[in-house]
Amino acid sequence: MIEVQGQQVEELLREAINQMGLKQSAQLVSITKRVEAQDPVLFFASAAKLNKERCFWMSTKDAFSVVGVGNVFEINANEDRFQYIEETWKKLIDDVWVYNPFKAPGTGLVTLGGLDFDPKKPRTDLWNDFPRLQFKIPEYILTKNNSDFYLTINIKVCKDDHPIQLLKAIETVETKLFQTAKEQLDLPKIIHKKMIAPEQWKNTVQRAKQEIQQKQMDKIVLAREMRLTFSKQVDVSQVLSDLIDKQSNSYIFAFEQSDSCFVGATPERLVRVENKKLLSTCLAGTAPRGATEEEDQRIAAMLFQDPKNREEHDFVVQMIKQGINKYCTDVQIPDTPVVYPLKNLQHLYTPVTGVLKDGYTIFNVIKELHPTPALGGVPRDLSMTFIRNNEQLDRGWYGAPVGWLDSNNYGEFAVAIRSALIQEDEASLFAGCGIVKDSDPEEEFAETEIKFSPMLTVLGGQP
Ligand SMILES: C=C(O[C@H]1C=CC=C(C(=O)O)[C@@H]1O)C(=O)O
Repeated sequence: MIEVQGQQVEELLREAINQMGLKQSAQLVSITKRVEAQDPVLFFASAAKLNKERCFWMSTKDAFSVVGVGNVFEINANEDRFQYIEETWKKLIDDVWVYNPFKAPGTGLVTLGGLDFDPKKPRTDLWNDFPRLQFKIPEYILTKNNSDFYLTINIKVCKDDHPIQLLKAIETVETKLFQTAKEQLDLPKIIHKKMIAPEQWKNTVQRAKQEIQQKQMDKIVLAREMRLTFSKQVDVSQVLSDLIDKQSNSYIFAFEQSDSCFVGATPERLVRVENKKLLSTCLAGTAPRGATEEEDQRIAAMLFQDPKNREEHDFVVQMIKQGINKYCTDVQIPDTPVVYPLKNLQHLYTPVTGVLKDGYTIFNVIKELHPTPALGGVPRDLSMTFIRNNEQLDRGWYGAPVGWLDSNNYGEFAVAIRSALIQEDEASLFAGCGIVKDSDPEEEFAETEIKFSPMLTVLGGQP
């Protein structure tokens, strides 16, 4: 095991500074060391005291998490967003001075971020704190990979910096980040709830059905927002902790920007890359969970056989298959889905695997797949136009890819559903569902109600 002690960090900093030579601009230095086991949520909670923006990612199935604190570099883009992030990231990897003998997923140079669902939709004030695309390289990153824990320190150094002083500043922050106890806070109470009138939303569903018939479309996904006001400020780390307890089979994420934090527990992986190995997921088609095991199994069997849900699911499978085939070899997709149980609902689920062809990256795949028909529709352009013009909602980052990637060719992105934008003592929750020609507006409304519940319950509401 390679241990990096304070003295060695100092030496590494000295080496990085020496290697700068006469370089006038600052040099980004990234140093990774193994650390003692630390609860990722506790690390996130401790970082609140530092007045630095935080981000959080956990894959509950994989015992994997990445928590970022502070922001040493950020990539923001509006136009040509995928090309821009890809080029900037590549350049950054070439420029950074890295010490990371572990090369474990999510260590070393790591960036975390997300983007708008629809860059063409005019923004409202709701998402003011969030750029249309933003990826950050945090100053401090805690990575948990099974039972291994790492801390990566990313710091900009100048040729006149002194390693001892830099080390002192780092150690002061580290002491604050590695705390042992978090105070338990009471949940705030919901004092006000606002949302689009149910009839108005159901009318939009009806219009979507007409559009599907008139334009010979297959599917349009429509969402709605629930705005909550609380008796006091919401503690995001408490929300994360509750989501981890309650939502298995999910990606728990949080992206903090100024006074806003976009948080969620999504079951929907968009793409994971481990070197050349690629995994994606088709997730669409929904039913509630049963109260007893018997009822649960009956509902699961109905979901599996239901033609409407199977069709909704198959649109996603066909599109992902087509998209992945462009960038991968050895693509494998089972012929039939399985039922994927979550706490409040169950979905139809089909896994996809492949091997990334040379010359392509995770960004090519994200650009190709987003939005899948699980969030947009079929055909993509027509459904996006309908959503843009008819959905009375600013989706912002909801329904779009959020995730992380590192310079060792690991990365994972999920679709940001089952999510909420928390803004001090207020929050907007989002939930949507796929509308097809046989959809019943009443049932679709009920489905969105259930899809609110993962976030609503951890925010003190009743499902
Ligand atoms: C749009 C959402 O879910 C999507 C993902 C899985 C199943 C879905 C469905 O059955 O409609 C949706 O396409 C949401 O939760 O807000």
